[in-house]
Amino acid sequence: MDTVLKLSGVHKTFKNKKVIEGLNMEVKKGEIYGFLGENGAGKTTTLKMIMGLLKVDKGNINVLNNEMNNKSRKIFCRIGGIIEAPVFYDDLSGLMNLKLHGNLFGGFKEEKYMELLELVGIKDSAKTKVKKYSLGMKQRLGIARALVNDPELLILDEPSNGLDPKGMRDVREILKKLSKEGKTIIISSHLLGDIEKVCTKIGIIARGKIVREGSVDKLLDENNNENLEEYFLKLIEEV
Ligand SMILES: Nc1ncnc2c1ncn2[C@@H]1O[C@H](COP(=O)(O)OP(=O)(O)OP(=O)(O)O)[C@@H](O)[C@H]1O
Repeated sequence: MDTVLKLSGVHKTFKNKKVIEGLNMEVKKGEIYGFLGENGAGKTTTLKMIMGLLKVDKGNINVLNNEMNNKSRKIFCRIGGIIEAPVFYDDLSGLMNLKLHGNLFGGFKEEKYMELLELVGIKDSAKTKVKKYSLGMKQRLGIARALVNDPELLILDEPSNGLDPKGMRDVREILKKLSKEGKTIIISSHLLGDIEKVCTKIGIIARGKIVREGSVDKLLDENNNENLEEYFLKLIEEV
């Protein structure tokens, strides 16, 4: 399997606070990678560095066979994502928000935006102003927006935030479909039951490093754990 993302010895410090200290991570094509860690462990910081939103202090990030540095702007067109809560133009419709984002990539036919809204289950509210959307609808719109440029690598920071159980299941089905189509997905979440149901691989970050990485089945089997939550809580106590 091709490697889509590789982080090698990545470091990031904010003022005097070392947040990421020699982080290594590898994600292969078509994987749905669950990125787990306690509050403040450095998940968002890492995802921002992968998306080119934050500079790496030391180490390398290779995305789709490109080294992430100041010269790698073209690579941003091949990545999509939601970092923290998605922000929209509230007085514009969901469809118009997608169009505005699509214009960054040269614009697409309206049909494409409508297909994305249908995929995430909010097609009927395409022309409704975003200020009338619920949190879950905004989250769905965020996923649609992240898919506008048909990215090969999709990065979702807490995508199930605000979703009800049906919404969470819908998102899982969408992610499985996208992964079957060959997209590679990284999800950070605290909803371990959700992660266990959808991810093919997980990486756990603690003390600025990945302390465990592997398939969910393998990690659970090796350690005789019932579920990911039990495994995660034990591991966090140990490290
Ligand atoms: N711009 C910044 N300046 C200073 N410190 C920051 C900055 N961004 C993040 N941090 C600190 O870096 C650490 C990691 O934050 P980060 O948001 O990456 O964690 P996280 O794993 O995503 O947490 P959560 O699960 O709560 O979202 C935290 O201690 C945070 O306070």
